[in-house]
Amino acid sequence: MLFHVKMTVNLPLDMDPANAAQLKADEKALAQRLQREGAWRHLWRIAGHYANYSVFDLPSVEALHDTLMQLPLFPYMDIEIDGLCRHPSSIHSDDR
Ligand SMILES: O=C(O)C[C@H]1C=CC(=O)O1
Repeated sequence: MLFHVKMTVNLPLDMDPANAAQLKADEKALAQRLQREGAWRHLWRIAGHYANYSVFDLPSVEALHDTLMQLPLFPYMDIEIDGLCRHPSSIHSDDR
């Protein structure tokens, strides 16, 4: 199943910079592992915002929920999710 996910990060302004840097490094490591595994298909910065548009490929809504909850920055994110399905006018036969 494909999911379009918008993540907006809101780190507290008074967060210890070393703590913030560690969270971002841990987040990057997990994000890159999930991309290599094929679960995190797309990761795009939204220009001008500390936010991203992502596409996840996971077997269920529960798997998406569990994956998002593992993200180190999850406690500081606002997350919006839309489920995706094939558009009848799409010229692509697979889900890419
Ligand atoms: O920077 C972000 O958009 C938040 C998050 C998503 C991947 C990552 O490395 O950090």
